[in-house]
Amino acid sequence: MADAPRCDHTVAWTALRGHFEAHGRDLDLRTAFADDPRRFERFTLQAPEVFADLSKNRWDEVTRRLLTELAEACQLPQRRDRMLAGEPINTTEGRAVLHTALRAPRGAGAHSAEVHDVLDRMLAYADSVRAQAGTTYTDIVNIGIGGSDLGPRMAAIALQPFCHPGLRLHFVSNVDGHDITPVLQGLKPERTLFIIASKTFTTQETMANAQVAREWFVAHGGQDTARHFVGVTTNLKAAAEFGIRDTFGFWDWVGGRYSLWSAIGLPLAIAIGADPFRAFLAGARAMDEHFAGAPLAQNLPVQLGLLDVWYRNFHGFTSRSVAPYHQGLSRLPAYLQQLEMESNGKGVDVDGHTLPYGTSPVVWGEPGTNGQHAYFQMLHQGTDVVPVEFIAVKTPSHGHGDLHTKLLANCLAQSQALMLGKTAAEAATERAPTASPTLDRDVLAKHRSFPGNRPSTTLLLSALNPRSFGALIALYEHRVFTSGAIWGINSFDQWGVELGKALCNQLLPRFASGDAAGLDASTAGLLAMLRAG
Ligand SMILES: O=P(O)(O)OC[C@H]1O[C@](O)(CO)[C@@H](O)[C@@H]1O
Repeated sequence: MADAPRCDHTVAWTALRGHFEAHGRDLDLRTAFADDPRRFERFTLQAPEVFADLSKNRWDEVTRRLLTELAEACQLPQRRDRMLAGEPINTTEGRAVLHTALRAPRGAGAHSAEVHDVLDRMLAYADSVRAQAGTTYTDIVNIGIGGSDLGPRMAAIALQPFCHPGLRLHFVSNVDGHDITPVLQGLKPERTLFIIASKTFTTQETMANAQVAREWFVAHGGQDTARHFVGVTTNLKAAAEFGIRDTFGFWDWVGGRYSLWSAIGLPLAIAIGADPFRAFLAGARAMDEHFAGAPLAQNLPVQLGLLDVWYRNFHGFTSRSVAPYHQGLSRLPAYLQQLEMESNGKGVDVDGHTLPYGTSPVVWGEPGTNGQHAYFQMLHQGTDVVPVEFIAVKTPSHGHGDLHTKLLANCLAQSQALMLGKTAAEAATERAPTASPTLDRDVLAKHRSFPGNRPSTTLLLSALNPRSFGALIALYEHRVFTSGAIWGINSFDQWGVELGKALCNQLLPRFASGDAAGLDASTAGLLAMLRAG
């Protein structure tokens, strides 16, 4: 935005730098809680469907105030309003960014007629497929990649208790034949529906897998291709040329990684049905209204985005770990990797100036408690500080209350342990029966101590259902918008994926010809090895 200052040129940024040096770098969470019995109340926020405990983060009231001033100085509210108004803020692609229009009620906002026309048709189709479960259809195969895969795949796992029990859902994304082969092996053509999902309908991986699926269908006696293949795309012409009769469209103002709410959600709609899909959209809409209307200081996506800036640009933390304590959210970290890193993994601002500060952190994680038995060692005792985001769900959708209590206790224990740590003196008082008898007691205590003061956020949902899940995902979208707006970048293009695609297209014919002319020695050497008989 031409008249918005760059974040590091603002008074608030300078004040944050000073505050970080004076009080931020060394802020100790244990002391902060001891000094302020109301810290929990002060640093918790309730947004639609999502409660957030931000109190175990390495910030204080001054940090929060200065970050909020930074947001004002960087014109976050104006930038947000421009997005919501449909201005073409994705300048490098000349597009508006209007995924929020996909969850607006009928009659509200831009594009309502076309959005609700496709939504109604898609949901009617989804319900008709559900009505034919077990007769015409037993298996639904979504073929897509990136935003045309990660969202519906994640959502189908998250909302599994709401899914039709008579329909099996499969997702094929990788151009690696090891992905599609085992999926096809278990299928009958006359009982299978293939959804070819691609915003562009040109993506190499998806087109190649769609081709394989169609060949398999015909080779195995499939009769009615039109009934067994549907398309979801903005490129209706290409879908028709592929031979698809029924296509659900969407629009160039829906970014791939923001498209779960569009017809890209078709596999989810088939799985959960029309009314739950509408509840999913309504949950996201509630979060949109919160983002659009809540004051910045009480605005959860804004505060999370600002914390990301605080950690990335002042503390210098380069990654964030997401730990959902709900098996249904097992694919959330993978989904967030695209949402956050494809959106904010940029090195220039909207005007093309190289940025002198860091942008997207690395986002990674696994569901708790599995992560605890893998990489949590590093989170507790490693040399890098990694802020952790715990997501807990109060009420499970299974009947094993005892398991759920154990899960929740683990979740709370981990954020507690990260914060509290354990001194070497405390560790020295413990018995360590497995240690070598010759090992010095103080040395052992050092191995068994924890630095603590490691920050975390805990997000709490009452239950994981279509509405709360919609709100949670929309929360992440707006958080990414917030940090991207502060950094002054275009969060809605993805030029960084193009070079590899172009080079792949150049390399492909060389696998047949063996021509290595002009290649670097490493690529030429590897090509020769891969071609050798
Ligand atoms: O839906 P499409 O057009 O097949 O694209 C798939 C994915 O490829 C990308 O363009 C680049 O990886 C993503 O942004 C997108 O979600």
